[in-house]
Amino acid sequence: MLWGGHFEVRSATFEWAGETSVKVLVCGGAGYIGSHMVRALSRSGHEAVTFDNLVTGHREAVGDSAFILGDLLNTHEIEAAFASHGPFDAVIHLSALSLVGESVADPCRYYLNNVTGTLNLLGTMKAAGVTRLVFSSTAAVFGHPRADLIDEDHPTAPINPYGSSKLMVERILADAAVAYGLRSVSLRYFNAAGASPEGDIGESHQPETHLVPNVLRSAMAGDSRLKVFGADYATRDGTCVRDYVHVDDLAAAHLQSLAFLDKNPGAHAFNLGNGQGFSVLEVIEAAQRVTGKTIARDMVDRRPGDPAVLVASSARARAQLGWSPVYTRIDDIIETAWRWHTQQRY
Ligand SMILES: NC(=O)c1ccc[n+]([C@@H]2O[C@H](COP(=O)([O-])OP(=O)(O)OC[C@H]3O[C@@H](n4cnc5c(N)ncnc54)[C@H](O)[C@@H]3O)[C@@H](O)[C@H]2O)c1
Ligand SMILES: O=c1ccn([C@@H]2O[C@H](COP(=O)(O)OP(=O)(O)O[C@H]3O[C@H](CO)[C@@H](O)[C@H](O)[C@H]3O)[C@@H](O)[C@H]2O)c(=O)[nH]1
Repeated sequence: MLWGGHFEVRSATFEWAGETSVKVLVCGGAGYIGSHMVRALSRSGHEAVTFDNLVTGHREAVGDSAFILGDLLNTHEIEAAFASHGPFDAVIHLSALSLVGESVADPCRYYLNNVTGTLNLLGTMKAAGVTRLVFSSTAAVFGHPRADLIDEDHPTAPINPYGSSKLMVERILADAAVAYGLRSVSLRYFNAAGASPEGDIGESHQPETHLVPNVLRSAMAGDSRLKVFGADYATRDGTCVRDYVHVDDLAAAHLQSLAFLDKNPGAHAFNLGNGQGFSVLEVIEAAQRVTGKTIARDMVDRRPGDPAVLVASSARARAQLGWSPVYTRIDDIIETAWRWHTQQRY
């Protein structure tokens, strides 16, 4: 892999907001957030090519859109994707292993997949002269919050290997901006939730660890009781508070980030959330309103590594990207997820 010198800029500017259609490689496009990203790109008139090893993703989630089965850990597979489906105008990189507990149990697997995989991607981008990248980062880069609202100036101090692997990539992107002229935006999502309003794509993980799908499974099945992890936190009802942001709002932020990169060199980071926190019990209440069903739950011990409260300040994303979430009510977010769960296809 060639690492010396600057990226060769393949095309000088893209008019993202205008008529021009661009071609984007979406790594991790078969995953939960990635599949909504692929749809958002094609609905905005752009061309998406998914690259995914399906370790947690689903081939069905990208439908008729171009799909390449490949692993970022196999450099020749990512190079072959650039050769066969390029040239690309930009890359959106959502591929990762992302379970906190698993990352604590097997950190090297996480660093290998999330950091080495990204280095392989960056090397291939550089060789191909692709200079724009939007990277999926996470609120987990902050660790235990020291403020009610977490903005981009909040110290980064991850408390698990998953968060560390994402912060490492952010630092690599900052260095790559200086050394090679790579333009990047790291989007630190808070809690992604919801599904496409059509209900045909949505969240499907095995095992499922996220709150909203687990709450809705309990609503559906009746036989699976939700475990509420901890009722003794220093919050209004004792359960953890999170900032839930709709997956389509996240996808929109990526499109705006690509436009932003057209005018802004360097490496940038933005926090993405609704700026409003909901406790686990409040999410359960909202789900009961939306589904009309009683959600059976058991209060159990805290899950290791869970901070009590995580709520974003997205003021910078609003000001600099022009991003403003469409879904601001938790009931509306859960309603879209419920539509998916009642007709889940994969
Ligand atoms: N879901 C959330 O609430 C949340 C919050 C913050 C950040 N994130 C980040 O957003 C991204 C997407 O999350 P998600 O919930 O959609 O996860 P997901 O597991 O559904 O999607 C990740 C996709 O990446 C693919 N992948 C993983 N390793 C790969 C590799 N080496 N080569 C090729 N493909 C690979 C998987 O098969 C999967 O399709 C991840 O990077 C995650 O860390 C998610
Ligand atoms: O069955 C469940 C699942 C979750 N929870 C609780 O619900 C809250 C939310 O949990 P979850 O949906 O698993 O999300 P987080 O652990 O907050 O992590 C998500 O949000 C983070 C950013 O805020 C990202 O870094 C992670 O990648 C993403 O998985 C936490 O308090 C959990 O303890 C339960 O009580 N029962």
